[in-house]
Amino acid sequence: MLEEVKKSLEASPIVKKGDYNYFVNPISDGVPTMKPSMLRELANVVKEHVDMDIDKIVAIEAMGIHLATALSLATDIPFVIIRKRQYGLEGEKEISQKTGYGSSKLYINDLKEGEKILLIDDVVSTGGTLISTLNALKELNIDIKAAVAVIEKGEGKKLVEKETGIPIFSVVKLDVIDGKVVIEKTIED
Ligand SMILES: O=P(O)(O)OC[C@H]1O[C@H](OP(=O)(O)OP(=O)(O)O)[C@H](O)[C@@H]1O
Ligand code: HPA
Repeated sequence: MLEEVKKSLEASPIVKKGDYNYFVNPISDGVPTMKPSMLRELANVVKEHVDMDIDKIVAIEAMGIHLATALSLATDIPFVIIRKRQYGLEGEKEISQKTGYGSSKLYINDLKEGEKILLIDDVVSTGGTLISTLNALKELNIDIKAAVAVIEKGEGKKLVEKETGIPIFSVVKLDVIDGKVVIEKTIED
């Protein structure tokens, strides 16, 4: 299990975004091409390890979307996307998101107070995205049953947990060392 995921991550090209070492992988970028077997395996790992007694899966645009779709098809649980586009719908909540290489706005729609959710994204790195998103969901009184970042890069996950009080489930922990992805551990180790 997870052999395909590990191999794919270790083969990731690294590109510079300013000083930031950005790995490029099908899970986090859809580039190079994603194999259905790998996507299915990730959905199954999440389904097996995380409490799926939830009303909705919530994805963060863009690279949470394919993961939420796969998980939705594997569980029959509906999903909604926190978009980078503003709709101006009633109840829409704006979030400011900051990563290690950029910033943008995100918009929460169609989540109700007390709704039980699982939040999913591809990567937690500095933790900026998850901290602002989870805190905004808490302000809306959403019942966050689980938060998933499939890939944990560096030490940002601990910061998210400290700042939000919400445990983050990740499948693979990695870092970029000397221009290469090094896998530190997986959920199976
Ligand atoms: O922990 P952080 O440092 O915040 O990094 C993680 C975030 O960075 C990426 O998003 P990005 O804004 O690049 O958008 P994308 O999903 O559209 O590629 C990734 O999809 C996470 O949302
Ligand atoms: O290095 C990265 N690669 C892909 N997605 C990311 N999101 C945050 N950091 C990264």
